[in-house]
Amino acid sequence: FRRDLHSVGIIGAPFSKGQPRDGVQLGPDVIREAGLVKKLEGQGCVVKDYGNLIFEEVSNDEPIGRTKQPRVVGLANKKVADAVQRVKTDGQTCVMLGGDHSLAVGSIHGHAACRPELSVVWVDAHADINTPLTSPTGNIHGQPMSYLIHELCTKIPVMPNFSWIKPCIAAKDVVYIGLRDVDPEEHYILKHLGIKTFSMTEVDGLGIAKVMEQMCDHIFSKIKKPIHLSYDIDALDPSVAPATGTPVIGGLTYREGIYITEYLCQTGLLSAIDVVEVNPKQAKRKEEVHFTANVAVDLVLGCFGRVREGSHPANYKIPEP
Ligand SMILES: O=C(O)[C@H]1NCCC[C@H]1CCC[B-](O)(O)O
Ligand SMILES: [Mn+2]
Ligand SMILES: [Mn+2]
Ligand SMILES: [Mn+2]
Repeated sequence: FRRDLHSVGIIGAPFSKGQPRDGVQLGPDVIREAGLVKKLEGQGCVVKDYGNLIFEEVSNDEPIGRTKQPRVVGLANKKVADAVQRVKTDGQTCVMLGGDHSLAVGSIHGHAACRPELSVVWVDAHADINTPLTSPTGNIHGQPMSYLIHELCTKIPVMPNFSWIKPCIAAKDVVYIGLRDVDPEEHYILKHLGIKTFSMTEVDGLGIAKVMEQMCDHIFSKIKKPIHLSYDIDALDPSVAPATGTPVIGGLTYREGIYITEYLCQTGLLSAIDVVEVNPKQAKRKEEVHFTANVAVDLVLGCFGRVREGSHPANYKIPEP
């Protein structure tokens, strides 16, 4: 039983303006209510919960072209970037609880500021790699990767409150798992940049174990870099994570979702994790909210050493009469 002491810093990011559905700002607190901190401590982690970031409103945040809420999203991500950087500077593995997936801009940017050589594992039904000019909806939660990848920087227009963002990830260091709803423009970008993807077709064809092996071969092809895991809860099948804003059938099973976290944990390279898009208001019943929140907690526990075979304290002895 490896009781390698994980030191965890939790940041709550109650933010929803990267997309139109109310409720995702409640994600951090419903995940906490499902017992995240206690359960992490129960498996030997040292946890510091930095609480929820406070995001100020921005009035008259009119769309720029089709891009919606640019100013408040840019401002929020600067806060997230600073907070993640602080947690990494404190030497902890960072867990950012969303909130919508636009928050990955700040999370990855802040992480890269401390760890310039990062690999990004994006677990999601969606690629979230539209540029502001390709996005069909203008919702920034469908665009975060476009602001971060070096090879796309010439395709990004100047936007207010986005000038602080410097591309910090190379396309070769990105890998996707769970794709099943990708815009044509995104598909072109993925192919054009040669980004490694494991869509649900590959998950079905290879099985999750082979996907994880091949994924690691790809991102560790040269040197072993710290991993940023950005986990959109909608990567999981809606039967497993119903309380989310853009559900797509045919998703990852609970077992596959957990296997991904167990596998990445044992690499010892997990450096920051996002868990985003839990939206309690998108559930039909209260039970669905608790179910989704509990699954989100289990994903984080898997990232920090929980394994399904169980575990025991190193010094355990069977009691004698
Ligand atoms: O760019 C978009 O708005 C759309 N593109 C195709 C998938 C659905 C949606 C983006 C969903 C963002 B996500 O992954 O954070 O839920
Ligand atoms: Mn997403
Ligand atoms: Mn998604
Ligand atoms: Mn979403």
